[in-house]
Amino acid sequence: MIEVDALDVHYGDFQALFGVSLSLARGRALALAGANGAGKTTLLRALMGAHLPSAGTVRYEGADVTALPPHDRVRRGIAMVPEGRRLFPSLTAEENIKVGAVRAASPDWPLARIYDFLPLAATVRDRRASALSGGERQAVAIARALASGPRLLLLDEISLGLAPGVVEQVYEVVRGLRESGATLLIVEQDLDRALGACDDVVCLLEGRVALTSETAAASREDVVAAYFGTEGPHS
Ligand SMILES: Nc1ncnc2c1ncn2[C@@H]1O[C@H](COP(=O)(O)OP(=O)(O)OP(=O)(O)O)[C@@H](O)[C@H]1O
Repeated sequence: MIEVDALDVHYGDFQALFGVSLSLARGRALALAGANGAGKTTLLRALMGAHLPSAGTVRYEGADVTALPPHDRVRRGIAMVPEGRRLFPSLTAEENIKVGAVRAASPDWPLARIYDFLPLAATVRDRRASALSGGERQAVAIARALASGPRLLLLDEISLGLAPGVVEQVYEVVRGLRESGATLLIVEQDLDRALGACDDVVCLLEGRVALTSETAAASREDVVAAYFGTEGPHS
């Protein structure tokens, strides 16, 4: 579904990603792990077209989308739930969700289906985003991404700052998304969560891929070693 080959990304003179390659097949979930500053958000932004790479290619459903602007990627079925949720604070939850539908790739997620799937978003639909709790914001941010009818969802730091019970609810939603056939790329600091919820794991270390594996084939020690850049038991 998505194939990233030898991606370099710079911020001015600073290089954030070095030759990053990964691939993700349709219907699978990939956990993108790595310490603060490893380049996870930068990679998602490059996949979304929010920051263009200086070298390398991104292929999506067989087409080269490396230079496409974000709205064209949304139309092709890629959506992102950004870290920090990034809702419009003065709009209601429902108005925020409708923003996601403006350039929808498919009519697969009408409001009624979204509210069925995310009852929490339905409960707060008429409240301003500025008045929502962290968990409610996360639900609305996921709802907004779904409104664009995505086939590939990029989820950044999905459990950051949420209470444990709310994290559990968010992962219920992730399981539901998987059952709906979506392909997922999830940035998650909590390794156990990431490994438990995903088929594949890629670990970034200082802008480089330090580990690529199916989660079933990677030991927790291997992933921790790649995460911190220490010697793993099999290296
Ligand atoms: N707009 C920017 N301008 C300059 N450097 C940036 C910018 N955004 C990120 N960086 C740098 O790029 C590197 C990768 O950052 P990125 O946010 O992608 O990491 P991350 O793995 O998502 O970390 P975190 O978990 O802290 O979000 C870091 O060294 C960061 O300081």
